[in-house]
Amino acid sequence: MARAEDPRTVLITGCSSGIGLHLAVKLAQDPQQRYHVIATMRDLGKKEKLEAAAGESLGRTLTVAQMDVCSEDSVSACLSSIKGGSLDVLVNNAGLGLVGPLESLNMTDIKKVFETNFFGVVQLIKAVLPSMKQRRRGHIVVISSVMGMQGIIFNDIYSASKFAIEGFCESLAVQLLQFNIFVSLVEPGPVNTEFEAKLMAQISKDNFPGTDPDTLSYFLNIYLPASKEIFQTLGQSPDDVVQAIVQVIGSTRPSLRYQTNALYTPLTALKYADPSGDLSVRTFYRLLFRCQPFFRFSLCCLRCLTGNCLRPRITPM
Ligand SMILES: NC(=O)C1=CN([C@@H]2O[C@H](COP(=O)(O)OP(=O)(O)OC[C@H]3O[C@@H](n4cnc5c(N)ncnc54)[C@H](OP(=O)(O)O)[C@@H]3O)[C@@H](O)[C@H]2O)C=CC1
Ligand SMILES: CC1=C(/C=C/C(C)=C/C=C/C(C)=C/C=O)C(C)(C)CCC1
Repeated sequence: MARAEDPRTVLITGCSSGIGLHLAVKLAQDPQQRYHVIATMRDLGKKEKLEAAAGESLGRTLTVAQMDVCSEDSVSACLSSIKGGSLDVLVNNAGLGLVGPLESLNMTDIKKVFETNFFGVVQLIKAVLPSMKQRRRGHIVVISSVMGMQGIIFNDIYSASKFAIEGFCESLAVQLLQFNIFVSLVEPGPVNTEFEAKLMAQISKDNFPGTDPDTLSYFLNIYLPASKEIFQTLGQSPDDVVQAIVQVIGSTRPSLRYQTNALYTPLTALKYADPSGDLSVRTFYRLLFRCQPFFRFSLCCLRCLTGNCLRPRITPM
């Protein structure tokens, strides 16, 4: 039987870089030592960065373990190696993006996004539920995205994978409350991690088969520069997001949804203002296809307002 003062065991997926890595270190270095962190990654060959950042917490409040969320064997081997077999908090962070005109994407890459961002999360939650239910305690945190609430042009598949996990969690949350298990979705906007560089690497290899010239030109000449600009001006650092997640984990009555970037709230608010969907679809259409000079001007203003004209961009860790 766990005592209230015992450190809570937190398992985090995808800790080789970005949000997962920063979160694992932050929790493991908690001044009140409230957490024991099991920081997992699919390729232990990448563990040096995490171990270096963990410093003295390594082996004390932080343990590194292998877990590929897409492999049932890997998930069950990792979970059965946990001392006492029980988790207090599960953070589903591992994920990947996919961007580009739909016609140019191949089904293997499309399925990989769902395998990771949706089925990977479902598999892990399914595996930890019996023990959490038996102990009548637990907190399941999922790193979703603003794109789990609002679709964004050329992110059709990624956004769909996050919508899927949002629907799954929203349904599950109700049933789990009677077991004192909370479900929380964290919804960041752009974050300066390796996520964007991985997307750019994927695009640079692509020759966009089957895409019409208008769409391709729009994607390459308007969307990509705008997206880059948005990451630079509105992008949060992983530490900003981690600060929000630490509060979510520390909460005694966690909510279902948390947006980490207030600048993105208007984006998701459009759909609530008009349930028909016309307001959001038409506003985006006008902004992106009918008012391009205004759109470019807004990005430019944003850059200056946020002081990014001079500031170098954050280097992902
Ligand atoms: N960065 C952003 O702008 C935003 C990110 N998010 C979400 O945040 C989460 C973390 O992303 P972020 O830190 O930014 O990006 P990173 O690319 O830095 O980190 C992603 C992590 O997921 C891991 N991963 C991918 N596939 C698997 C798998 N099958 N099993 C285990 N681990 C896997 C990666 O491991 P490996 O190194 O082996 O590839 C890596 O550790 C994702 O769910 C993402 O969708 C949400 C909103 C915005
Ligand atoms: C705000 C906005 C845009 C871009 C948003 C981007 C690029 C968001 C990225 C979010 C990420 C990376 C979430 C990860 O989960 C557009 C469509 C260019 C124009 C309309 C307003």
